Amino acid sequence: MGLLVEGKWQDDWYDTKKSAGKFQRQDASFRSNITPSQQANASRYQLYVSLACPWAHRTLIFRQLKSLQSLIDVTVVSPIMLQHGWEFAGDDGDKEPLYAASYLHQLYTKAKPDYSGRVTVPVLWDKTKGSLINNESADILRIFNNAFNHQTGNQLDFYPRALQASIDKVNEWVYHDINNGVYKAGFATTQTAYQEAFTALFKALDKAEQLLSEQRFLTGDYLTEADWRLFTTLIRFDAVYVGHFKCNQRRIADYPVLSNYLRSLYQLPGIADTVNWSHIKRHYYISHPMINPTQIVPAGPDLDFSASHNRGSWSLEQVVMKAS
Ligand SMILES: N[C@@H](CCC(=O)N[C@@H](CS)C(=O)NCC(=O)O)C(=O)O
Repeated sequence: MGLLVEGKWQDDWYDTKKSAGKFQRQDASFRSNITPSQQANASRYQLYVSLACPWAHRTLIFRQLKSLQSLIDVTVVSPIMLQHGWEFAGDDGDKEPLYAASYLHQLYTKAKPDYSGRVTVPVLWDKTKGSLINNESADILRIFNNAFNHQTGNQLDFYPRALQASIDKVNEWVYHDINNGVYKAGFATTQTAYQEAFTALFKALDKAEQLLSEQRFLTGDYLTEADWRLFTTLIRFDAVYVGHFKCNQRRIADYPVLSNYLRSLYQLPGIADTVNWSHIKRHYYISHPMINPTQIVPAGPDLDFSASHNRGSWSLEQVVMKAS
């Protein structure tokens, strides 16, 4: 794991010394937008993901939900991320198709030769300009949600105007306490920092359990981006975060409502195909030797997300608002 400093790669683990052992996530740096009014051609973009990464996973799910599979090509990095950061080819990662790059950091310096910062997935790349459009999954979801509707005819709206205020509100606590919360617990280097993240995480999971016992989705009757943002953390939780990140007060399997909800989302068409257990487990257990020095990947637990659930039967068209 490392980062770029003025365009030069340095192999450095996260520095938690200045923050009392707390893991502090850096903001993404490439934040350009693509809007419906640009009538952009989706085929011009390439999406780089790790199948292990919950943030990248959101974008793959939106590519699926928004019928962009045949328009936006995906390149999958190798699951194992060590001294060179994310790599292409090897350990069943794809070859980098545009520039035959070996490492993701080479794309960052191609886009910005003096870039300083972390080299993260997902990356949305403009093949025509040879530039990095956006490396913030939250933005890429919004781009996929509406920028290419004219090409796909897919009008499903996961961030509808009427629900934006409640989606933003849910995203706020889900992001800080759950999505990033598991990382704050797992990457903490003091007991106090770990305990703080752990307490907030399970309080937020209890809140989600309660909320979803009263309504079908996080913001009510409609399925929105807020649900998908929670999904990618929940799906990894029992296999990885409970053990590797020490988030072990309860498993998702111990939350009846959250487990049924998770299965109901997993079973929607195309979603199971976006979940790759081999990449997920190998990435975390092998890529963080300071947490798991033996790099042994646990064989369990047995999980079956295709088992039946009690959240009712509905199709996407019935529970997702349409863009007007
Ligand atoms: N804010 C970013 C975070 C992405 C992120 O942190 N991705 C992780 C993988 S799960 C990564 O690439 N980490 C490499 C690093 O921090 O050096 C987003 O949501 O897109």
